[in-house]
Amino acid sequence: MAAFYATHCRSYSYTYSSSINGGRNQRFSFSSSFLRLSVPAKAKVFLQSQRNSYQNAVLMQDGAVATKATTVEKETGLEKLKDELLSVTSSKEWDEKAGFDINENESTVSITVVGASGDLAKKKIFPALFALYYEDCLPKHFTVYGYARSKMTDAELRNMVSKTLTCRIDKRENCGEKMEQFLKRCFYHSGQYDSQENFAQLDKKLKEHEGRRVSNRLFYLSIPPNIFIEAVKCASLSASSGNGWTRVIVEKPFGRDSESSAALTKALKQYLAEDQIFRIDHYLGKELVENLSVLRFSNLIFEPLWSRQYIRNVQLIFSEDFGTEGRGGYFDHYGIIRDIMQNHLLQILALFAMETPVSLDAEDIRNEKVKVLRSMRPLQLENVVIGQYKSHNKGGVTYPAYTDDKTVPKGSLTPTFAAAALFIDNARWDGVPFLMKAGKALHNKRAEIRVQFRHVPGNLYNRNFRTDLDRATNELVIRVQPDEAIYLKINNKVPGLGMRLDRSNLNLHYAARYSKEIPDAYERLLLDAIEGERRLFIRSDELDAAWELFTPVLAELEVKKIIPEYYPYGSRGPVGAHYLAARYNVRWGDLGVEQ
Ligand SMILES: NC(=O)C1=CN([C@@H]2O[C@H](COP(=O)(O)OP(=O)(O)OC[C@H]3O[C@@H](n4cnc5c(N)ncnc54)[C@H](OP(=O)(O)O)[C@@H]3O)[C@@H](O)[C@H]2O)C=CC1
Ligand SMILES: O=C1O[C@H](COP(=O)(O)O)[C@@H](O)[C@H](O)[C@H]1O
Repeated sequence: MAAFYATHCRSYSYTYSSSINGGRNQRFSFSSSFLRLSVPAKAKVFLQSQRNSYQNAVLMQDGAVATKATTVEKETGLEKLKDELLSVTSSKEWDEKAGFDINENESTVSITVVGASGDLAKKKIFPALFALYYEDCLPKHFTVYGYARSKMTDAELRNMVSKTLTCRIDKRENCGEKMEQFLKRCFYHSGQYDSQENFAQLDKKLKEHEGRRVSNRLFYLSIPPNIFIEAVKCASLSASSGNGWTRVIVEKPFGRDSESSAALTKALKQYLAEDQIFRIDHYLGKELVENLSVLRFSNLIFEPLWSRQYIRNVQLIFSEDFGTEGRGGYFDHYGIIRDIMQNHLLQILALFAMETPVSLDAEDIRNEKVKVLRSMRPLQLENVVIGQYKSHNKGGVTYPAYTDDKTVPKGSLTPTFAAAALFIDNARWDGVPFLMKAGKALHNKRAEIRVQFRHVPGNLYNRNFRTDLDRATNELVIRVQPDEAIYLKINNKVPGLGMRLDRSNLNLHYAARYSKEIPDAYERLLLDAIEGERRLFIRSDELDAAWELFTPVLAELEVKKIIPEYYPYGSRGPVGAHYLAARYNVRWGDLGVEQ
């Protein structure tokens, strides 16, 4: 039986079915995150699959929908629920059983952007919400609320938001009209982040919009980390949904080491269950990172090569051609290792290196990622190189040093560049260096994964490559941004009567292949959070494992006051990165003229 659960613009079509008879002729079908249960009373019930439980039962009968906020333990509670459902004959009866005072069998989603006056909200969150609205991906009934301390009216918020909505679809049909419609659904409430009273006022306003529908609420915490807990406490105690789900998206940083991260998790869990917490890592929402598993697990040619037998090294490279401009105060407390490596690059590494998951279910994927992280050696000081950008004069323009930023303490040793060699001590990856490189104020803006394959044994064409055999090995490049592409470097013969070899790219260049724009990572992630899809969010055990790898070296760098290697703004970064790579017989793939 094909289980199929469609919400708005997406459908879940990867399914697995199994029949459980139990003498009652019931059938269970599992989709990627929903359990569908058909009961003889012609009703269909969808249960949202969590790690150890099912939640939020949705009963569909004769086109009617009712939701029951419920938690059923997977191991023990299903039988009880089955008995309850068997006796349900109508959705009205379901409502009564669930204790709802709803007169419309519809639900609504209220999205509250906490910290609505801030940089991230303006730059990413509101534009992403608009793009989802434009694409008809938001539910029929939704409201967007901005919440922050700044005093603003609804009209002022709309005006602020409207300035950011040029985004990727500004040239499309009816864009202006759609913007107007979207803005009409945006509201603002001014309040303190630590005031239950202010959140209770928000709750009242949300209820006015929600009416008597089932209310689902999403809070996006787009605020500095020192106020996360207070805001979560107030939102949870004073503005949680009474009859639907309540979810909270939390932005990084999730602490600055194992201890502070564990404390944050513990504090969050005082007010929220783990499945209500959506820890965002926006790199997981990038198109080519999403495509990584498809590339690997749906193409026969890659998976057999995906191991120490054929792969010499893997490189994860992030570079930005601008400094910390405006964010120095935040950045100085964290540095590039915490800002980029411990989260974005490590998440990509885990996806790259994991074993085949049992299914595409969020928990199955996250289980495999955790296994990779737990198989890794904590990073050693000798395997790290750090750098910091210094002022540079080019073409009459003076580019500032990191410490020229007024929000950065004079003499700061915080790294703005780092290179690291990491190792996964499992059967698949034993001995393969995973090199990471991340830096600000470098010569270009780029994020990519480079997979360098081994030499061809007994290569008949050795002679043709002369001494530089490394250049002749295959390399697979997954360019996450900009100008998304996947290309494989191969050797081929130059056409003609002679035997001269050349290097060429088999190239999947997204802009050439697809005319449709690539959605921003925040669009995907927001939609996932609304739909309860957790695959691209970080589970707490993943986070713990990630911190364990970096905490010792971060402490050592700080205690020993290791001085970073200074590199000019706009350069390729410290030369130490090359020595580190050379120690493992690796050459960074992003250096040559031909890349
Ligand atoms: N900006 C970015 O590109 C990225 C940001 N992040 C993370 O997202 C979150 C939000 O980032 P961003 O928008 O840049 O943050 P901002 O510094 O812009 O802060 C957001 C809002 O929080 C309020 N605020 C700021 N400082 C304080 C304070 N000390 N005490 C109380 N309230 C304060 C302000 O609103 P008001 O005064 O109106 O209350 C501000 O508009 C942070 O956790 C950040 O680390 C993650 C990735 C990228
Ligand atoms: O999380 C962060 O990411 C941005 C880079 O994101 P991108 O999507 O523009 O590549 C980085 O600038 C910032 O320092 C960091 O906190």
